[in-house]
Amino acid sequence: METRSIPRVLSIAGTDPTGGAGVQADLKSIAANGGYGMAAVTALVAQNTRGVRSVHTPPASFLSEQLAAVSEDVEIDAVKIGMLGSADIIGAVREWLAETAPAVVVIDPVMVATSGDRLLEPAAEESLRLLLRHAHLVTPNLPELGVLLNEPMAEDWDAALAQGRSLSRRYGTIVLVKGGHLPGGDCPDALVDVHGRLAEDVVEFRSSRVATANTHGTGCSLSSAMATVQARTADWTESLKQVKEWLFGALVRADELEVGLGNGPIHHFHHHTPRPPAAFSAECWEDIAGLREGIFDLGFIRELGDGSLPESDFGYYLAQDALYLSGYSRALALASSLAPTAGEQLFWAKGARECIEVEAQLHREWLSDREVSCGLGPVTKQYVDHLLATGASGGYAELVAAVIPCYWLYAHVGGELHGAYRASGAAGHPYGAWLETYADQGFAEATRQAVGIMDDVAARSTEDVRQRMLEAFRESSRYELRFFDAPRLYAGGTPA
Ligand SMILES: Nc1ncnc2c1ncn2[C@@H]1O[C@H](COP(=O)(O)OP(=O)(O)OP(=O)(O)O)[C@@H](O)[C@H]1O
Ligand SMILES: Cc1ncc(CO)c(N)n1
Repeated sequence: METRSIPRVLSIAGTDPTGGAGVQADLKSIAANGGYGMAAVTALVAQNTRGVRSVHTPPASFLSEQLAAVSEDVEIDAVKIGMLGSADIIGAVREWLAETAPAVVVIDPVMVATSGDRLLEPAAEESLRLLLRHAHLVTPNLPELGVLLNEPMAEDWDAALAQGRSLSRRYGTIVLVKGGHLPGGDCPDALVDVHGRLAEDVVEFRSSRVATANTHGTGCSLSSAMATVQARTADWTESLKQVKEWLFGALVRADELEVGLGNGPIHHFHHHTPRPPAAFSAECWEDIAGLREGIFDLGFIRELGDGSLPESDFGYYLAQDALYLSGYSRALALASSLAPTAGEQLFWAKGARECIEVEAQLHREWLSDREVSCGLGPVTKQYVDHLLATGASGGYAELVAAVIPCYWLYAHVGGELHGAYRASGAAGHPYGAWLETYADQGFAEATRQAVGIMDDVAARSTEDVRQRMLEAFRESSRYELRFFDAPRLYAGGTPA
């Protein structure tokens, strides 16, 4: 397939006067992904972020005139097809597709809006199925996938992938199965093709689920972005990888737009507008949503919270924490030595000093009368090695991002455990005194400052460096989880 650096992409879809879905979203999405956007309107929809009021459909012959006007003049590199509404309109699109045979055809089989309103006449469902034969990629959400197959909606990801295979087999197309409608901390998406055009039958990409109500038009935006990037790369897997990253950013920053009273639009041009001060930390925090859930699912955290944690596990954790703090103090001292301003230099130096004080206090108050092995455990060693290596090879920005999860996740987990402990009445809890220490206001304030420094550093860094910061942050967060899980694996003295 020929590729083109600025693809000319035609959207055939309905309208949304609030600009979040339909043709308006498609044009933004195409431009945001580097294409030249065009649009032929299938239906005029009186809708906003709260729902659809009415639909006006011009005669199908008029859509044919719009399509002919474009294709008789402009070379079209990719087509995205969205809301069609009726069988007549579908017929007009089918005829035009058969005649023009565009190189990239993505069909988003729109049936129901995010608000729940119908956007396709039930009588037109069969015509829509027939249209799928003209598509290279179909992007149904889970309810639409079920309807297209005449089956109930898939209730989990495996069932959704199985339906994706069926649809791919039945209509000869590649299917993008979207997990946006599933419960859980992840938003998985997968390209599914049973005809061998991908490296594997199922190519999956996961992102964490962004905590936002502003998801109006994600499906429209995703499909038009896929059409655009595919015309540039001729590689569906690469396209989904790029598009998913862009879409994640658009969701993370959707709340900045403040459009509408209902489910607002996503921020298509997030990468072209200055980041607000806390945007980077918000992105990091969203990125580790799954890890955060994973921490609260750990036996260690549940048992520490309800008091059923074996004493030997608690002792192992404390002893490793003391060893960790000694290494962490060195990482903070390194941050201090690399810091570009006196304020940041002082902040990290103070943190480095406090770690050593807390370590001494752990030994004095908690470890002096406990029988615990004091060898450096494997997770403790790897975590500290990761911090020091990041500082040595990556530089200040990455080191700052790497040291933040220790502050932030500890304050977060501690706050949750402490809150639950207080709420339970707390009498006779074996680790009550320990949980009380979590409520330290000074530590919460230091965490806010540390996160603020990370945001400042991110704001003055290039996108490349920010990406490496995010990776360092993610890696440290993984170690935080493994640190809490280490007593289960190693407290019995099992070698690494
Ligand atoms: N909260 C979220 N966080 C991260 N990704 C999301 C979120 N919601 C949806 N997505 C992603 O957005 C894309 C669209 O997914 P979804 O399954 O919601 O489609 P849709 O129902 O067609 O969208 P629409 O809201 O336009 O009707 C998918 O890539 C999905 O993974
Ligand atoms: C025009 C149009 N197409 C698609 C959707 C689905 O979000 C919508 N709400 N409006």
